[in-house]
Amino acid sequence: MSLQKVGLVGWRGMVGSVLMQRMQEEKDFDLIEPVFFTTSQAGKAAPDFAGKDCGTLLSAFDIDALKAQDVIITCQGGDYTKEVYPKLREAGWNGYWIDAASSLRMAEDAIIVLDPVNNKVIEAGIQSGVKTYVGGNCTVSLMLLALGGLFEKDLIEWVAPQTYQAASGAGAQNMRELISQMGAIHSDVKAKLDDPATAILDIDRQVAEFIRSDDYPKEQFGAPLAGSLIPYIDSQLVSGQSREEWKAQVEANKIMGTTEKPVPIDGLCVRVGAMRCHSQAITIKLKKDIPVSEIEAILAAHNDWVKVIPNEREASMHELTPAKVTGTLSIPVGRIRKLTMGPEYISAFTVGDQLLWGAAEPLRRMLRILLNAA
Ligand SMILES: NC(=O)C1=CN([C@@H]2O[C@H](COP(=O)(O)OP(=O)(O)OC[C@H]3O[C@@H](n4cnc5c(N)ncnc54)[C@H](OP(=O)(O)O)[C@@H]3O)[C@@H](O)[C@H]2O)C=CC1
Ligand SMILES: N[C@@H](CC(=O)OP(=O)(O)O)C(=O)O
Repeated sequence: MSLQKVGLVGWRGMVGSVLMQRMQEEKDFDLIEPVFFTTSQAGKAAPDFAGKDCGTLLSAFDIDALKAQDVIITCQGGDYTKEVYPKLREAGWNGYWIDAASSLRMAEDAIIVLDPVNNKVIEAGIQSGVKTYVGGNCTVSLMLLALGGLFEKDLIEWVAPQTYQAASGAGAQNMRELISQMGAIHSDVKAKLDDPATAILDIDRQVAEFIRSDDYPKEQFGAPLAGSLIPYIDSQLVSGQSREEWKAQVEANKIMGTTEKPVPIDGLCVRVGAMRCHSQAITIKLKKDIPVSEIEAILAAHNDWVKVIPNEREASMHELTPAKVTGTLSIPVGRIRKLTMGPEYISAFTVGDQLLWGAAEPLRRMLRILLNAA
């Protein structure tokens, strides 16, 4: 079997652009015949990511054109997947579908891909003929990369992650709006800020009034983010969880292959004013009392991207932040210490780029796994 024709859908969106960049960096285009699709610009020239002429853009709704692909990677979104995927399968297409959207994640015949954690599940899936591979939710993938060592050794009784999620998770327009919010606050209060004699509480009052006013731009988020936060992500479920919170346990256990005896994973998901790095403050109940040094060694040994940051002020302030991690594949995990609740209770804090390991990178690596297996 040779896998050459790879259809790319959603390549110019935010996740897709990060995927293209990574594919260029890793020279993935040398190994494939890329075919670029679009939902809006069919007939225009295809992009030159591959360093070779890729002809024109094909319609991403053209089932016959899609059927000609050995692999399709889509970062176009859930609505596109819901519309096109069933038609393509019904039309008899038996190629590999690699998807960033959440729609197919919990489908029985789909595997959620995060190969540093579930390479065995993926390899077994390929052997048994699974053709649908979906990237996990960003917070889930980033948490599993950070805590992979403890999960792998079955040392975790339960996990409560409290997230600090970046604007990028809500989309490109939301990132723009966050910056606009920051700029608007500054512009509104600049005169007072520039005058060292202004009392800080006067500045604070004006900022608060502006954030609550109709002049503060919040069309995308629907509530203030810069100068505030939003303690709810995604839709409301009857369980009281937000959909983002629900994903943690179901997706993580599906990834790890532990759905029959799932590890409880639940906490609150919060949007904060970071650009594209999600952070998580995690409480872990271990199955037994293990020294912190041993926990650190187990975490550090799990994969090539996790980096244990010593639980020290300077290191935490500089190494364990969105500012440091953004645009990189690094997964720092720190603030590891025993909590006062008892020796089995530990804290951890982790940060990861939600567009790289949180979205594009697991898909790119899945393509490589398929190419290697072919
Ligand atoms: N944002 C995130 O953090 C994550 C997103 N995902 C999934 O990926 C999907 C895509 O997300 P995201 O990349 O943020 O979506 P974007 O809105 O950035 O891109 C989606 C599509 O919008 C179309 N588009 C229209 N105008 C523009 C423009 N000016 N610039 C770029 N694209 C444009 C493109 O399709 P076309 O070329 O066909 O017109 C593009 O593929 C999500 O729906 C979600 O399912 C998954 C994990 C994380
Ligand atoms: N919901 C995530 C981003 C995302 O796209 O998640 P999912 O791939 O599970 O739909 C966030 O807002 O940060």
